[in-house]
Amino acid sequence: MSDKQGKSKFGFSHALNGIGKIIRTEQNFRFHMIASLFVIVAGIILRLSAFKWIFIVLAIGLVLVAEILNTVIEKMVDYVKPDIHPRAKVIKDMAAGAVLIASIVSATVGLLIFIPELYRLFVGS
Ligand SMILES: Nc1ncnc2c1ncn2[C@@H]1O[C@H](COP(=O)(O)OP(=O)(O)OP(=O)(O)O)[C@@H](O)[C@H]1O
Repeated sequence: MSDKQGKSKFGFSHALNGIGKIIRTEQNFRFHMIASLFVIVAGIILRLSAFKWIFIVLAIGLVLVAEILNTVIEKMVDYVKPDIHPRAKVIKDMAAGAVLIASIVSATVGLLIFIPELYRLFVGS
């Protein structure tokens, strides 16, 4: 009972602890965060419309969530099966595949939004 109360009361801080731990320990996640920051700054400079921001925010969220879930799966596999095993490899490869797809989708969204914006800026509409 006290566990449940603790969870509902401090669930948010547990989540922030988890995100903090991932930022400190996962280089890939830090890379995605920095890339996201560049995209946000570029979007502000280019004064993207609210409609385009929706896609940018969703694309950034997709990659960050995929990266977190990939890390969680890696950690779980290492915890349950610390030794080398073909099944561990398949599970980790699948999780990495999810990040790859999320990254490709996100990069495509970014290109579809930023290429016309840059064209408009340098070449004119
Ligand atoms: N226990 C294991 N058994 C077999 N193959 C593994 C095992 N652990 C990792 N691998 C292989 O090595 C690859 C990399 O796994 P690893 O856990 O090092 O993740 P990573 O991609 O380096 O991510 P990170 O840099 O976040 O640790 C996996 O995709 C898998 O092919």
